[in-house]
Amino acid sequence: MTQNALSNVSRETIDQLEAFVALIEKWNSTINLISKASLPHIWRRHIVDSAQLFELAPRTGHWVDLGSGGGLPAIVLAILSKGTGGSHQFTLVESDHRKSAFLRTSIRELDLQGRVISERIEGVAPLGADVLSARALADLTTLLGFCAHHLKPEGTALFPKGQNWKNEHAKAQDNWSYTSHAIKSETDPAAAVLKIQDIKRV
Ligand SMILES: C[S@@+](CC[C@H](N)C(=O)[O-])C[C@H]1O[C@@H](n2cnc3c(N)ncnc32)[C@H](O)[C@@H]1O
Repeated sequence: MTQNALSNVSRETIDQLEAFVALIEKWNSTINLISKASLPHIWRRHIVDSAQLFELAPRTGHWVDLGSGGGLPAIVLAILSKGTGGSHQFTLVESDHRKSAFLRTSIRELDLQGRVISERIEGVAPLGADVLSARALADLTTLLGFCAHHLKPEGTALFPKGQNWKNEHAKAQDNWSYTSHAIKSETDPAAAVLKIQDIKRV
């Protein structure tokens, strides 16, 4: 990759991302944050893949990331927001308590803005998100149900999706109407980031 989502970020932001990668590598020996097979490719497969969401979102507002796992994309986005003077408030929802401990440690050690809710998404009171993201969590139909509960009516959802995204999009039409843009992924030519707004149940 010559140009990518990290091409124009500052040295300080790269330092923070490197510190986050070091935390993932350290914790991954005891908790499965990312697959061992993907560790050697962590920058492209996980960090750039997460970072590409940042430019697609407004510069301010409440950003909710569901099923945050090892902090992808949420911790990467909080680092970029801090580095670019963005003013987001991040909420990370992750039901696994060990992963939540990792997320809280990352927020503290990297001096980021963000809170972690260690509960199942379905049991959390509506969060009123301006931006909602979720990576590798569920199919699009399920994610749109989460949006109905946690995203403001005028909010924006950002979902990185694999090569099956067109099928998920077609199936979701059975239950939902929405406007969507598919932005080609920087890290996988068959994948896309779906930017979704105006979500209504049909
Ligand atoms: C496949 S992992 C993806 C993690 C991360 N977003 C990534 O891209 O690497 C899905 C994560 O969502 C969490 N999760 C799954 N269902 C959930 C639910 N209903 N409520 C909260 N967290 C959930 C799991 O514990 C897991 O950490």
